[in-house]
Amino acid sequence: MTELLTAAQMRAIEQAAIESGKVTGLELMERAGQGVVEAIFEEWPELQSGNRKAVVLCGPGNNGGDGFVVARLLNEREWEVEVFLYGNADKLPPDAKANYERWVELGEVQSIEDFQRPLGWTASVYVDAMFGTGLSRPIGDLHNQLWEVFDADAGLPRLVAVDTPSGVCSDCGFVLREGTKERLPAPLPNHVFESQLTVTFHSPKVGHYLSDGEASCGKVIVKDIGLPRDNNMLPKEKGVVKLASPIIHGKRGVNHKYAHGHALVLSGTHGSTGAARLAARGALRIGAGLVTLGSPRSAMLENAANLTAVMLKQIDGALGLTEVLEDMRFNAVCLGPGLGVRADTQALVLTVLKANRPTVLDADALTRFSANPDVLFGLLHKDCVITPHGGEFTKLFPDIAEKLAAPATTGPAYSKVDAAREAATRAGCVVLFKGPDTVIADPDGRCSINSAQYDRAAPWLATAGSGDVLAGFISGLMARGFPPMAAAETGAWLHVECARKFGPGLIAEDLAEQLPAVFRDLGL
Ligand SMILES: NC(=O)C1=CN([C@@H]2O[C@H](COP(=O)(O)OP(=O)(O)OC[C@H]3O[C@@H](n4cnc5c(N)ncnc54)[C@H](O)[C@@H]3O)[C@@H](O)[C@H]2O)[C@@H](O)CC1
Ligand SMILES: Nc1ncnc2c1ncn2[C@@H]1O[C@H](COP(=O)(O)OP(=O)(O)O)[C@@H](O)[C@H]1O
Ligand SMILES: [K+]
Repeated sequence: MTELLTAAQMRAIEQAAIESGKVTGLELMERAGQGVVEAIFEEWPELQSGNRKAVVLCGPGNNGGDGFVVARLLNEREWEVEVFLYGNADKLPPDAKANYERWVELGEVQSIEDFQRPLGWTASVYVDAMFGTGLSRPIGDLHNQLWEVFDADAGLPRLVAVDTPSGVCSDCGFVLREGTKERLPAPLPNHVFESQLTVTFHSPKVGHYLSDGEASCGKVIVKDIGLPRDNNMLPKEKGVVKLASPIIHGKRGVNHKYAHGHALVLSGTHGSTGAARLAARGALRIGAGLVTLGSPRSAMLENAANLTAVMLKQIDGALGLTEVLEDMRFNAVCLGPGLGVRADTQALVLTVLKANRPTVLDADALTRFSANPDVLFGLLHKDCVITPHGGEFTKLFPDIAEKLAAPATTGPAYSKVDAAREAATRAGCVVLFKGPDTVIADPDGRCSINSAQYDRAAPWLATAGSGDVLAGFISGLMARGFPPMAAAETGAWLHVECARKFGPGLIAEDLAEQLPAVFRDLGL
């Protein structure tokens, strides 16, 4: 499982390694520079021959230090290298200064102000080593200058970011900016300052996978620089964020259908039943032994006409639900998709939560509590998963959403990970905060990102009803006995795999139908 680090965690690992005497900062910087050069030639083997010219932009900290190493190593390969420095060489930190001094024996260092838009790209590769994990404030004018130079209109050059694209906060993935009311997306229209490759060290950083990280990074390559993989060195207050991966096994052991659980999905009223059926089919395909759709009387006919393997049971209101839940074989409940936001939705949610069953709440089951989220938080328990998209999240956690939407002016800035973690603590259950960068947080501190980005991009998931299927996946896994966090991570991961398996043209109905092929690929 891939661990994603914050700037503070990375610094702690680096410092502990240096203090242990096993490695020096200078050695780490040399390996970082070597890693960048290796990655460049691995990514673009054609650069082994042809135009051997590079431009390296160095900043005032150790990210700049990595840049001087890159310049020297390319020079050793007989490349012509132009180096530009942002800031004052006398103020460079010691390791960066040492590498600056090694470079000035080989070549010139010009001021960044002299780095202008070339007439056509004269170099084969441009290296952005201005700011990395130490970015603490917006880079303002410099950003504007670079955006002009690396304007998409000029055709994109091979631009390689060292550790992070400069200006992007490595914890939250947003570009730090001053004076804007909202966080702006990184690439403003017609002002694309977009790396093609980002080479980071030891582990990817959280910001590479959040918000605009993907748009700015292009592709992330991780290079080992010999740091120990010992998490005891990490600050203890927050756990490490991971990239979600599936924790799934086939149907093993006892083969009776009840051994794999019985999920109950509640349907909306007449005319609003499709969402719950999508969820129910998802729960069945993901392996729940049985799935029953609980339908109000008004929708029985409509549901019956559209169901086969999923069973149907009439459930009218909270009273009807209480009776049904006396059957303890219903070991996971999903409600929200298409349920409506009337008062009886609130009564159904409260009934389910009081029954203390593994429960997934989505869509209307969340929206219904916009005016009184504390009532919901008072009843949610550790066997629940809530799955808000951005709008639902804002309604339930308005203060947290406001912090996330506020301008990211100082680094490290408040991130979607921070928001999901805060929400999970408040709700007292697993929160799955949707998006291409879905963040899943457990109140016990565990947190993961299910990334539908880079080589897992799944833009076709942005289609009506796909969230309903996800709620069904998670409840089906909970019926199979998966704990809430594992069910949420695995469900979200499989959801993206299904979308990728189907590809363009995907609609919500297709998602669950890809599960057999995805399971086969996993060897289940
Ligand atoms: N942490 C590690 O283990 C390693 C770090 N290395 C490199 O070191 C980088 C981190 O170095 P630093 O902590 O020195 O930080 P950076 O080099 O990212 O930049 C921070 C420097 O810029 C200043 N600064 C921050 N925002 C600014 C702004 N908007 N305008 C002007 N100045 C600003 C800071 O005061 C500081 O001097 C990493 O990204 C990586 O590239 C590598 O050398 C290898 C190992
Ligand atoms: N651009 C995207 N790339 C990948 N996944 C996405 C994208 N947009 C949305 N999704 C995913 O699609 C699902 C949409 O859910 P939701 O917003 O609840 O839709 P609905 O209510 O129509 O079912 C979520 O799992 C979300 O993470
Ligand atoms: K950089």
